[in-house]
Amino acid sequence: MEKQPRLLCSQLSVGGRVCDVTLSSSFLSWREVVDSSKKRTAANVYGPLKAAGSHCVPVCEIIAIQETEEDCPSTNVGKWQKVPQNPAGSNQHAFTVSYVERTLKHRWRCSEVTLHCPDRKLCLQWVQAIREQLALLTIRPKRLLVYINPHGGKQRGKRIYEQKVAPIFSRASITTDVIVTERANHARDHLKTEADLKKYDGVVCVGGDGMFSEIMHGLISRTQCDSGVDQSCADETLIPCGLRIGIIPAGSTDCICYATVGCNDPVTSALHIVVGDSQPLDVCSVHQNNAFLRYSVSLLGYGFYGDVLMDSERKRWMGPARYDISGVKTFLSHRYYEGTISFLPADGSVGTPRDKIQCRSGCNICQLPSADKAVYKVEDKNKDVWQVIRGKFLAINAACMSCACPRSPKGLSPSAHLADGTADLILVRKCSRLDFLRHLLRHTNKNDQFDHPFVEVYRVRQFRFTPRYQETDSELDLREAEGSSSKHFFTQICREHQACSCAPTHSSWNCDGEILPHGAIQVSVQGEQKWSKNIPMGNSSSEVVQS
Ligand SMILES: Nc1ncnc2c1ncn2[C@@H]1O[C@H](COP(=O)(O)OP(=O)(O)OP(=O)(O)O)[C@@H](O)[C@H]1O
Ligand SMILES: CCCCCCCCCCCCC/C=C/[C@@H](O)[C@H](CO)NC(=O)CCCCC
Ligand SMILES: [Ca+2]
Repeated sequence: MEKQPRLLCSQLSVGGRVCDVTLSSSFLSWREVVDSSKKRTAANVYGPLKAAGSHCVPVCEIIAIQETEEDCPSTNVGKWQKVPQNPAGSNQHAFTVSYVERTLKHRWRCSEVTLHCPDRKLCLQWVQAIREQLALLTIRPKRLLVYINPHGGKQRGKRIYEQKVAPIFSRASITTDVIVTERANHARDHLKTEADLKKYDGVVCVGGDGMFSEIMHGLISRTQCDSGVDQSCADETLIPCGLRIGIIPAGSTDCICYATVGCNDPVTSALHIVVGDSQPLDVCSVHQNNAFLRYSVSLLGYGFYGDVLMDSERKRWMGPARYDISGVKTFLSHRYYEGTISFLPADGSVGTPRDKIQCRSGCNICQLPSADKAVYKVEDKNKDVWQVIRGKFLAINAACMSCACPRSPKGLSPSAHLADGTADLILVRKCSRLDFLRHLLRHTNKNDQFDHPFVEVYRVRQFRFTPRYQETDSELDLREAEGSSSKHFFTQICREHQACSCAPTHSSWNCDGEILPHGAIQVSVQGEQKWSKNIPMGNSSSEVVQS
């Protein structure tokens, strides 16, 4: 720890023990004063007493400070009265500091420490000094617009917010305007046309990935509309949004929260929001010919994940279990899809989907200047060369981030980066049910899900997919030229007689958990630099923050 100039240093009492308490611009620390004349006991002979009595909290993780008034029963009136607590026998005044405590599995909790002072003047001096340091943390939000989806996940959004999140925001003196949505797209439409965004430092989404997607679409569309940018043009440079999005997980998969924070815990997310943590995310724009369809930040999946979603939407009443039922049903149906994928590979400097590097807050690859990442260097021979793959696939998935979630703790693409300007394109070719099951099960354990001969994975900047039934005549002719003449004859018949029994099977795209019925799409990963301000709050990895 770097030595910081002390702003304040006093002997105060903590839990009845006298401590040296120090405030610097970076840390608040307290250490029990050990009486060196005290006889050494078996417990402290190797020094554990001093270590055990020593605490250090980064100022940036202090949630709030307040003067403490403690209640105790008055003997004469039988009522509770406010009197200062005096555990050490001499001090009359106290203040309480609430701060972030890291627990297991990336979870954060709000802890408190009460420090007793010998006089009120000193107590006020401490409160003032800590408040002054907190006031310097300008990245912290003060006013938030909160949208709650009462029907997401297990329908607990409202309760989660009221019981777990609102008390933390209130302790941190964050003011909120709360809207409980009344219909799908309520939040999106409100953000797009009505909300007075100048009033807020951020938007909070209480719900799942679908709700996040609504809010993201609302904010992006509003920003482009205000700036006169045409979203339907695939090559248009998008204007960054000025507001961050915080996610309080209350959905069924909560993949965007899990993949950014490391867990789907509402208290952890609320604390990340309070301290002003942020993480840029890649956003994919999805178009069909020059028509804008949607944005995606997690999964774009055709075939297996599209079919799971389509089936599961009919079972919404089941809550999160719908995905398990539809997952098994879709797996058993074992449908495959034919089509053509073309993609622009990313530059090697952003790593590869199989390099086993995990993206974390402060990730080196995501912090590369945009000129060095995902963009080809002039001397690169493959500059802007589209690669084309045709075939029969069980699943075509593009993951802009790992897509880690409780069902798959390392995710669909464990080494995908949050903000590198690329997506990992995973092609699962037609294979036996047993092989596909082996592949799927590897999402739930430590084995490499890409280590199968029928799975290919590429890191890409852009891709296009055309299902075979939507291929143009010239594309089909090209394909047929590659195949046999009898096949050509057969295809001709099918194209002319749509009702025949060998009509091609269609899937839909699963776009962050929303159905996209269009088969043929063009996808571009918008470089993170365009979205550096459109960032979810509550999503840095605690491991990195600690280091
Ligand atoms: N008041 C509402 N009534 C009905 N639907 C709503 C309402 N508010 C939002 N929605 C829609 O509910 C859909 C699902 O919500 P959400 O993402 O919160 O939960 P989920 O689907 O259970 O979780 P996940 O997306 O993580 O799998 C979203 O597409 C959103 O547009
Ligand atoms: C037969 C046993 C198979 C076991 C295989 C488990 C594999 C799990 C991989 C999970 C990948 C999740 C990707 C995230 C997608 C989200 O954007 C989306 C919206 O929330 N969720 C789903 O589509 C929900 C997708 C749920 C799929 C089951
Ligand atoms: Ca990415």
